[in-house]
Amino acid sequence: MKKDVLITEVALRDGSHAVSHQFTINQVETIVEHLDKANVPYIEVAHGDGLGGSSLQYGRSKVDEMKLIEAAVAKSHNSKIATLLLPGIGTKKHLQQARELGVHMARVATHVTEADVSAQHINLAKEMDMETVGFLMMAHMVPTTKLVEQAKLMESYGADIVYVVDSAGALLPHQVKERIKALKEELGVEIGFHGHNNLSVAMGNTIEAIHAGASRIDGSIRCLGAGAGNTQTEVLIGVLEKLGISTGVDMYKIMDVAEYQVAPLLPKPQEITKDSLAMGYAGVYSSFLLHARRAAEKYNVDTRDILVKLGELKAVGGQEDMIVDIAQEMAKNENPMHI
Ligand SMILES: C[C@H](O)CC(=O)C(=O)O
Ligand SMILES: [Mn+2]
Repeated sequence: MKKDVLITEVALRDGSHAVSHQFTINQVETIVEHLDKANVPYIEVAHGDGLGGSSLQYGRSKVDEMKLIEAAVAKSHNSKIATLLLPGIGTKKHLQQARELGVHMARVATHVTEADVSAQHINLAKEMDMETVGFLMMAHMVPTTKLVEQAKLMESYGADIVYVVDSAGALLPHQVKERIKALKEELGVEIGFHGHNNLSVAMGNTIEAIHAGASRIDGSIRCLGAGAGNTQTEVLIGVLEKLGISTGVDMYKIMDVAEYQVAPLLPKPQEITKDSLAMGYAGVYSSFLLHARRAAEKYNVDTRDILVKLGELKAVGGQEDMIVDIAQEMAKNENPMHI
């Protein structure tokens, strides 16, 4: 069947943030089994911060991600398993291990101005004959010319696909359109889009991205992703069908996975709360949400104040320790006796 757009389901990686990295083997097996039956082309599995992310800094995984990957590979027959790696967090060894377990696609993620650090991992993934994605995070933070420059670097290292990643859910539809259009004009590889729904425009952004030429799209089923989650996969499948854009995904089956396998495991329904809205508004990395909430609770300050400050300071992934520093500082200023 001809597919106009290839979907990557990211709940078992991006959604790891939303469940504090507590996925179990059983959950992964069940979800992959059903996504596979629904014909989802790619399913991403890893710690929320990618391979090697399980740590004090990012949050410890309940189950070693390699075990989760192994379980996912065993249950997938139609779907291909993808994984994510941030150079500096994940190592070449992690990538080799994932490949040996049967991972088909490597997504190498960097901050939008740091594409140069992806060269070695993209090279390695290509050497291991993996389908390889360059994943440019926090794409709202730079003008389109800079994004194009960085995407070209990833293309030059051998990436088969380059993604515009709206990590903060801060981009608006016209901004997505401009970015994807420019990449499509300037690059020779496929272009992808990964959205977050913090401002309730992930679906609109995704449709703009597709109309501007993106052929690879990420979604998270039942919005199981960081912040307010990603473009909701099962809804996206319905919307694309109505637009006459084929994905090959079975709509009833994907709706059922959302309802019967994913919804029951959510700690609470994924929705746009005042905190996730503040993230989209202030342009803050969605993965920071639970870290900021914990710090706010500990130091008795408003999560939104922490998030807005992080936005002002232009904090990026890897600077999770700043969250506690900011909360501490705010608590001290509000109550000088607080230590
Ligand atoms: C490590 C991040 O969670 C990657 C991602 O999904 C994003 O930047 O968005
Ligand atoms: Mn994400």
